[in-house]
Amino acid sequence: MTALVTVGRALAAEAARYTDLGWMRGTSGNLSVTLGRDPLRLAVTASGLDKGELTAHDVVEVDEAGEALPGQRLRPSAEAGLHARIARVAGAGAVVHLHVLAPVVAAERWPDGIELRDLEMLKGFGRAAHDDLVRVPVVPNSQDMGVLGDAFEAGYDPATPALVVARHGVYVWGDDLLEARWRAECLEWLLRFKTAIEGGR
Ligand SMILES: CSCCC(=O)C(=O)COP(=O)(O)O
Ligand SMILES: [Zn+2]
Repeated sequence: MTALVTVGRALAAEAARYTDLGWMRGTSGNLSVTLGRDPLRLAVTASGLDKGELTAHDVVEVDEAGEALPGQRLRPSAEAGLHARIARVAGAGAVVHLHVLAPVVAAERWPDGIELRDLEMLKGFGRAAHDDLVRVPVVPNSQDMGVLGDAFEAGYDPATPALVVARHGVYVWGDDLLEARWRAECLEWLLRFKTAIEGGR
């Protein structure tokens, strides 16, 4: 079994888990793992497939622009370019993109960024519970991964491992798929709490 297929198996297992949570409905969402940094190479889920039914082979190796390396039968995620940008800028080992509702709802209420403070769950998001203020950036949606990547980089804070794309979904990253998942789960809780307590004001 090739290294890419081994990573593909891990991506498929994660995607099935997120699907069970209702965070990868239909063909939504995509996942990546960084394979190498010089040059940058990522394994990313293939585009347009039911993410709850991926196999170990539904994975594509892409370059620093999110373009597929030659000789592969599947198309990479349409959002592979943003995964690659996040992997490069943030040094992420894994990036998960989820169509989970809480971040999208929060972005409607706080389109300039979502502020969180004084919550124990911040520790699970890679921050300290006593951090003065955690601001999760929000950027407008675009079909152009270059535009999204520029918006991400313009508001990038190395301490905050997430980006909300308005009316679309959320990107969360970490050293590996497990850390990215823990952060995504805790961020979803934080944003549900925030919207429930402050969303109507
Ligand atoms: C209903 S999914 C629309 C496209 C999208 O936002 C997404 O996350 C999935 O795209 P992919 O190319 O990775 O299948
Ligand atoms: Zn998406």
